[in-house]
Amino acid sequence: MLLNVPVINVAPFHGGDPATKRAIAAEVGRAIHDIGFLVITGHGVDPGLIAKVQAASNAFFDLDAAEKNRVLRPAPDVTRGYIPLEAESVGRSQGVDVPGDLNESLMIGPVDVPDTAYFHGPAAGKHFHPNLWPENPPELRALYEEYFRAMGALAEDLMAMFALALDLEEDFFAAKINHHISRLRVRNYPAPKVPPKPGQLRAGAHADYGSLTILRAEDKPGGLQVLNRAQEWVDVPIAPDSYIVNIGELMARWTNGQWKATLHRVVNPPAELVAGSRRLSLVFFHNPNYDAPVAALPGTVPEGEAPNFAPTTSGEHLRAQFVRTQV
Ligand SMILES: O=C(O)CCC(=O)C(=O)O
Ligand SMILES: [Fe+2]
Repeated sequence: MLLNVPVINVAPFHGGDPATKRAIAAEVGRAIHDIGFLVITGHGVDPGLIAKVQAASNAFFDLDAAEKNRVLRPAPDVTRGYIPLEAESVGRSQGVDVPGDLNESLMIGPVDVPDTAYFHGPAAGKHFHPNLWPENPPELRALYEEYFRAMGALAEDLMAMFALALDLEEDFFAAKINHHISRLRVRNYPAPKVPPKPGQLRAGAHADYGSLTILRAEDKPGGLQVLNRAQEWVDVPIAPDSYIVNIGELMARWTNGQWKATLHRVVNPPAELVAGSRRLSLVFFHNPNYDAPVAALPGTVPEGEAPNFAPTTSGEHLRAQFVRTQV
């Protein structure tokens, strides 16, 4: 049983022969099964693009509050726009009353959305709500759009690895994620100016909601921790040019609970390291097509037993989660 988050080079999966692909998928599956998290290298995302997205994001968060508030999130169930410091508390999803998280964020949803009924009719709900773009910095929009596409492509690879790890056909998920309702949320954790309130964290303990999360984090004091199966909080390693990958509650439900969505949190920097502790995270939450059925996958329900969860859809599952974390 893995008690720490492993680092896995997934480069050989690309164009690999079936045995190579299965071997990598098995390693990925083991990490997800044991601890719900892994760190991947060899992901194929252009490091130059990542650096530009980070720079544009820092420029946005450096703007005055008044300017950032021009793209304020319009409503709790519209996952677009700017969310100020302490305006949300992800720890509340666990039913505990904790103060607002010490991060501010900017969030977008799908890009390149066709002008058809599937995307804009009543069944689509708010999953394809238009994005809210800040005027500054001017390059942010094109960079975020390109990055969103890159994350969608990487998520396809990861879902193919998941499929093989679950003994399904490699393309099992392909037609269920080709209109994914994912979100890119860029979080800025400022260097704290005052001590945190009792129980207040950079991000409270929570599990993610969706199929998988792809996180580009920075190696700064006050980072990400994961609760392992021994109930210990362990730091997630940051390898050069890597992504942190984890699953959310939708994938746990899809696997009938065989895979678990692990609790994680972002802790405060120690007082003596506050000066260099500003931290930026690019967080991509992947969710399948809103109409993708989410019922126990083949092979996940033991003979003679009933599934652990009622069937749902990706869209309904996500909608039900959004309003739980508002302060
Ligand atoms: O910033 C991080 O390291 C993690 C953020 C996170 O867990 C989330 O946005 O769900
Ligand atoms: Fe998270």
